[in-house]
Amino acid sequence: MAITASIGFPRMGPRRELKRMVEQFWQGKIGEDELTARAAELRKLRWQVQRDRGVEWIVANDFSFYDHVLDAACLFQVVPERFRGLPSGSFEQYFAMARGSADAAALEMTKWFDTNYHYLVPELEPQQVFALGVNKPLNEYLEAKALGVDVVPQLIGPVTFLKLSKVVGRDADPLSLLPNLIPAYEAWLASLHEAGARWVQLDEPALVLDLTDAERQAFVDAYAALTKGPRPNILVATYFGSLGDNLATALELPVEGLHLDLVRSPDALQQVHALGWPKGRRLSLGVIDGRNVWRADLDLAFAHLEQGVHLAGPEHVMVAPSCSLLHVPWDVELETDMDPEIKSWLAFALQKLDEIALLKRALDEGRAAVEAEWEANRALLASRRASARLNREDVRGRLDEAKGWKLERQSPHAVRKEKQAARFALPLLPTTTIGSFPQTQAVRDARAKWRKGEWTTDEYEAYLRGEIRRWIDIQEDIGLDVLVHGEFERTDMVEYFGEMLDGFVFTKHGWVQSYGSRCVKPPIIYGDVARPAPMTVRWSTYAQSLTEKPVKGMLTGPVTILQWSFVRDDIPRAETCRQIALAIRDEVLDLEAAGIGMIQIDEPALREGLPLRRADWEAYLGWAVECFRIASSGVRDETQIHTHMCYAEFNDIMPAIQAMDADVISIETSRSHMELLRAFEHFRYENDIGPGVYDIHSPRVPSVDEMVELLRKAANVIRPEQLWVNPDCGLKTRGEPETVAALRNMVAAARRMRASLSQPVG
Ligand SMILES: CN1c2c(nc(N)[nH]c2=O)NC[C@@H]1CNc1ccc(C(=O)N[C@@H](CCC(=O)N[C@@H](CCC(=O)N[C@@H](CCC(=O)O)C(=O)O)C(=O)O)C(=O)O)cc1
Ligand SMILES: N[C@@H](CCS)C(=O)O
Ligand SMILES: [Zn+2]
Repeated sequence: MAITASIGFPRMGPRRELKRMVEQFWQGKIGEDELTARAAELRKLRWQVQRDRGVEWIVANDFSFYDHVLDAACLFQVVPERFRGLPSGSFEQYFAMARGSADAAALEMTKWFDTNYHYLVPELEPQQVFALGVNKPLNEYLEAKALGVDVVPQLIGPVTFLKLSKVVGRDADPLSLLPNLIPAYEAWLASLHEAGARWVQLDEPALVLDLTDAERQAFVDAYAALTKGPRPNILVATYFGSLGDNLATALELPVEGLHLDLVRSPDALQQVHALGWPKGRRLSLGVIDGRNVWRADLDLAFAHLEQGVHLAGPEHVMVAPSCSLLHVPWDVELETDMDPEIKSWLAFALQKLDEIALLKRALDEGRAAVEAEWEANRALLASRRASARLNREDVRGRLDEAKGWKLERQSPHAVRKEKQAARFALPLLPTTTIGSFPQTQAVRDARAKWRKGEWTTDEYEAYLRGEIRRWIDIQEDIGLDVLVHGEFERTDMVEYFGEMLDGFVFTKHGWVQSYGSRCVKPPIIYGDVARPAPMTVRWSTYAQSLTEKPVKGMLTGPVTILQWSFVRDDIPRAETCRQIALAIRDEVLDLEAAGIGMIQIDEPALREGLPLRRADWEAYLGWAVECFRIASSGVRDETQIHTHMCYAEFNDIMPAIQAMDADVISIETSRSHMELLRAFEHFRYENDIGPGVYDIHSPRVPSVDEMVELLRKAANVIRPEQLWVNPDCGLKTRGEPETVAALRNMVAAARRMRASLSQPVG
């Protein structure tokens, strides 16, 4: 009998219950007891929902108050010195590590593989000691057991944990700390064994990355050591790609099960077959896409399962999603207003569990037993493929035409820089922000009233204009050089454009966790993309009409719109991206024609979209840069194109960033104390650049001294005449007083730095 599995479930709950309780706790509206009780209720709901849908392998510890990598750090007492004064294992310490406190900066946050989920980077000391702390996975296991649900404790595996960590204060490989870490994992396994757990799931997605021989050896050593003592059975979960040259290592590990992502790696079972599947081991087959929202092709999934059964035997096969369902929304049935035809093509987490249960029945009882459901699935897939709503002649025609375009600005950057300097007359080290200002409760309430019909569109838009006016005044008062309108009209930088472009459908409840309590509602691209009308021009021109200073037009770039949407799986991603790029190009040209002199095209997801394997980079970067250039290259020399990226390791993609040829790029660097600028030591970047001088994820107001220090570091690798001064990212998540205070300090820091640069040396 095959086993149904979920390997990880969305955390937030159907109505984002987790977000609400955590934010209420932060605001002091509820205390620890209520937070703890409500969290237990939510965990119960999540387990029950999975059990009721027929899932047998349900995991514990996929719940987290903020992030599962932070949880693992806390489990092994990896607490940086600056937080040790806070009560060990307390909510206070935990949330301070996540969000920072008045006197301690938060842990660095970065992308979880190629997803839009962000984890906190554990900080290890060169001689880090690991010890088992509050045993959250064990506690959750016992909690489920008391509810009568048999769950599998899950945890990030030791090698992936170290690979995602950083050693502070020394350029050391975190994997060198493996011998220190293993005893703590052993103690953890022993604790679960003692409590009666039969299995654990150790997630090792690092196995899909390019690994060195030493890293592969680290897996071998780690699991040889881990499997010595008393312990539950171990299933190693890999996802987000193919194991490729790491497959032999994975098969060699002395564990009892392995999970493979067959959506991203459809050939995986042929490769396993070639090497031989170890007899008696459990094979978990990730056949349902955990990264997208389309109904599965059950015939395809079933073919994989049959192959899996052939390799491992029916009693050893698990039917599973490709990865944790963390990355998809909860339930498509909550979308009562969605176009019914498109809705019928979709499967969110709950529907994916149904698909898994159906596949199990087909395996166990034979396909004939589920004929009706099977035929219904085939019919839906066929209706989607044949739908006239997918393809548009006009869009395809424009794409063909664009193939002949040169995609170059009129002049090289040096020439443009002179023309733009004459047009804008900015000081050295110009100050600006990344685009958004606080999306306060008042802004959201205004939007909610308009959505509910309590406010007319005129009333809502008058409110937005009022906010823009207020913030233009604030920015002038602070003394910023280049202003923004504040993005108050946007729910989210991708969802907003998705709602205005053809070919997209959007949800009301399709929330996916992005980091901590913050969620996004990725739009769904189901057909060819086109722009029916200008999208941002009236907001930008209104803001520009209020000030003599330049106001940047603010757009989301094609790669980011693609990356942060659920995309169609019937045409290549690159093709959809080119369609979006043409739509953004039209918007850029309309902004320029309306007199907007600076236009920012944000591409924060460009780095995130980089394939996990280096061999695939060139092809991706080729079309990603091409799309940025489709969007940006049509303007005059005097129009200044900005771009912005956050959460990125830039070293790898410097040539691509240069090839984008934006006049100015702002990047996130402050959280890593400008470490990210190392890329610029080795690569001579020609255009202008604004390395972020303060972290926008923390409510902490950075001091002038701190920011001057960061600017000094930046000036060591970037020529002052190239340097801009800005925060790491947009300020939408911040409160107003701290934003104003931080920006005042930032402007003071820029002024002090300008003064010191103009002092004669010696
Ligand atoms: C830059 N980032 C982004 C990423 N991905 C995106 N798609 N967008 C991004 O900006 N990835 C990397 C980073 C991640 N950063 C963030 C930062 C902030 C958020 C965030 O604040 N998300 C909000 C949700 C935003 C939103 O859509 N708000 C709506 C209100 C929705 C709502 O709560 N409605 C109420 C009902 C209101 C009523 O009717 O009374 C409800 O549903 O209960 C809005 O502005 O109107 C968040 O709160 O999590 C995300 C990623
Ligand atoms: N312009 C956007 C970029 C976020 S990555 C903002 O400021 O929020
Ligand atoms: Zn950003």
